[in-house]
Amino acid sequence: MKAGVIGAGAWGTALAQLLASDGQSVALWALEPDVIDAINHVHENPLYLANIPLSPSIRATGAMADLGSCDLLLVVSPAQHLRSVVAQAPAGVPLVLCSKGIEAGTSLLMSEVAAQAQPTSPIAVLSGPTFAHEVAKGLPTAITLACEDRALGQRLAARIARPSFRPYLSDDVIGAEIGGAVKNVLAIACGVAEGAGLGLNARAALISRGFAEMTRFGLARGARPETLGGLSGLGDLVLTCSSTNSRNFSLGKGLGEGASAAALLANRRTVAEGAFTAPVLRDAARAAGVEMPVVEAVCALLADAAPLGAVIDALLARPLRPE
Ligand SMILES: NC(=O)C1=CN([C@@H]2O[C@H](COP(=O)(O)OP(=O)(O)OC[C@H]3O[C@@H](n4cnc5c(N)ncnc54)[C@H](O)[C@@H]3O)[C@@H](O)[C@H]2O)C=CC1
Ligand SMILES: O=C(CO)COP(=O)(O)O
Repeated sequence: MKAGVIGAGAWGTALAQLLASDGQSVALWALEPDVIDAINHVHENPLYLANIPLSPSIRATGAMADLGSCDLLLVVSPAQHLRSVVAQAPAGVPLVLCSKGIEAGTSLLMSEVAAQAQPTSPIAVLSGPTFAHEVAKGLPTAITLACEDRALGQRLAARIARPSFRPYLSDDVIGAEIGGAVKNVLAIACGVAEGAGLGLNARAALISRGFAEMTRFGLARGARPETLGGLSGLGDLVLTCSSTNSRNFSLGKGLGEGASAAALLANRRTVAEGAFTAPVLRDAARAAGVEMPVVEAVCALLADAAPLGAVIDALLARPLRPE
């Protein structure tokens, strides 16, 4: 059977390459005609995953109908476009959601959006510490595969696992999604600390206090603590908060160096999901009575609503409290 991947950005292309690494056919739906052309004729995706030779068994297409013969579909569009692409996908085929974010306007997680857009399709979530370039090069990677249907989860894990790519099964779909969505916002905060020269102590503080925020929010939404402390939560938080390979960290670094959010976000081709998730997450947390001061600080900077120094001072001046 053939696997399908919806979305040919960096992560969708890397996942197509992973699935094709044993020679199986992969259908890859892409939005841009020049991406389709480059993948099919030059076996490269210079727009989103430059300098990675792609397997000739990946066939790119702009027609969703070409995914009709696939027995699983990996959905890898940006979170804010997931609803529209899933609505166009063939119905009834298991959907493995790989996007990280919360939908603006509805505050829904990706599994909730997909369930509305394709009510007959079984759903799983694939999320963890996975820079696309490293997976595309076959470097060792572990990831959470969350699915409420244990038997389906096991079948999907067997389809997706490769010698250097290890899915760990979970049935906590919400927990896996919350980790991936929240860590992107926290990575912006760590980038700010880097750009503003606040030091490594500040980064470690942001990672651990940010993880406390992720845990408070996750538990309020029904996530399990062990999921938040696993690959899709703490694992991805540590990866994304440590490297300019992260688009979210890089965005934060620019903010920390004094650039305006508007200037940094203008004309971006690649997606920094944390910028879209942050205000939705802040509003959802406020509505649930969950305190997320680091997320609030990131929102203030993204809205260009307060000077950097004032945002940092406000975080440091919060009342002392038990850990
Ligand atoms: N890049 C990475 O290392 C990883 C990314 N992810 C997640 O995967 C998702 C996709 O990210 P990337 O592949 O990195 O994207 P990217 O930033 O490399 O590329 C942007 C993508 O957005 C698509 N796009 C733009 N406008 C669109 C529209 N109107 N409708 C549908 N698609 C549209 C483009 O076709 C392209 O596929 C995100 O949620 C991201 O958080 C998850 C794990 C790793
Ligand atoms: O999610 C990622 C790694 O797990 C990629 O992070 P960025 O989107 O910040 O580049």
